[in-house]
Amino acid sequence: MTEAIIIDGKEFSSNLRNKIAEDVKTFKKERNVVPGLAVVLVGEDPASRIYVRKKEEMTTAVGMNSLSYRLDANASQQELLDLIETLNHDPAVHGILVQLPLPKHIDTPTILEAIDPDKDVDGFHVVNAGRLAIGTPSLVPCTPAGCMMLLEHSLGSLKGKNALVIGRSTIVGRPMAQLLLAADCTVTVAHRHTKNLEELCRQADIVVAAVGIPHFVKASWLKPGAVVIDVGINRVPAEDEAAKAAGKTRIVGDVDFVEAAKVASAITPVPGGVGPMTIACLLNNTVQAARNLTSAS
Ligand SMILES: Nc1nc2c(c(=O)[nH]1)N[C@@H](CN(C=O)c1ccc(C(=O)N[C@@H](CCC(=O)O)C(=O)O)cc1)CN2
Ligand SMILES: [Mg+2]
Repeated sequence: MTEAIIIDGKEFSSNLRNKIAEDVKTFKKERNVVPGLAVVLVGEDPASRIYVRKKEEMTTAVGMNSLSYRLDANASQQELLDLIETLNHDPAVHGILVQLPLPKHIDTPTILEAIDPDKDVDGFHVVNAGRLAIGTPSLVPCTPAGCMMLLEHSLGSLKGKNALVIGRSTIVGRPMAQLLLAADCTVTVAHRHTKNLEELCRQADIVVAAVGIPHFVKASWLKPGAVVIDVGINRVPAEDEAAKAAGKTRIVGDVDFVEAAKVASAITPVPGGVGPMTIACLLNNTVQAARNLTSAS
């Protein structure tokens, strides 16, 4: 039995960031403008703090300006809306990112809709979701955009492939399905009420798992030779007994990776697969937004 190719998202994203750094240099030379990304964090969620710090470091590393905004966990929705309004009108800001999840007292859709769609580098605004749905994408959500790059790298053309997306979130599942459709796949979206999931999985040439349940997708569900993209980032107790007793955790995906790698032709690991692509695609979107915003002037 041949083992699957492990799709190295760390290496791919590092190469992409090098290319973005070149794009930023060219952009600066041509337009005399430095792209700026504003990153907003509300509260102290430990994982969010890490992601936000990485985003800021990588923004600077590719030669763009990073603008950091931290609001207290008790900040009001209006304070956040006021900040977004200021950033929407700031010509030095080409991309605005509000880290999710937000504290419960803040209505996430209201916040996302307040961001200028042309600066919405997360691609979550309804205008950008609509553009993607009608096949004229502008700023595309970062995680699905990264998944597409990894898939195209593995398979070349995706035309005519049967693709199964497990999960229908607005951040991953839905935009992922739209991107696969745009790439001429036959797309099925499964969710918690789907009855014949295993059967659907066995027909899929491409499986994208974004359910948030550790090791949910089993090797026995996969069609031999399928390409498996694991979007899950699930924190579970460490394997080592001493580490577990000390309360240590590790990250696993939504796919039973070890067994699935014996059936798939290519598979993303967790960590080191899709995750690193998210931030690289955010930087890519920021350069894109800066290009769009400065092209008319
Ligand atoms: N406004 C947004 N909020 C959130 C997004 C998003 O795209 N926009 N996505 C996630 C979190 N996220 C970025 O924000 C993100 C998640 C994971 C990774 C990553 O590199 N993961 C590593 C493992 C990291 C670890 O050890 O914890 C990997 O998979 O290798 C990057 C970014 C929710 N919020
Ligand atoms: Mg909320």
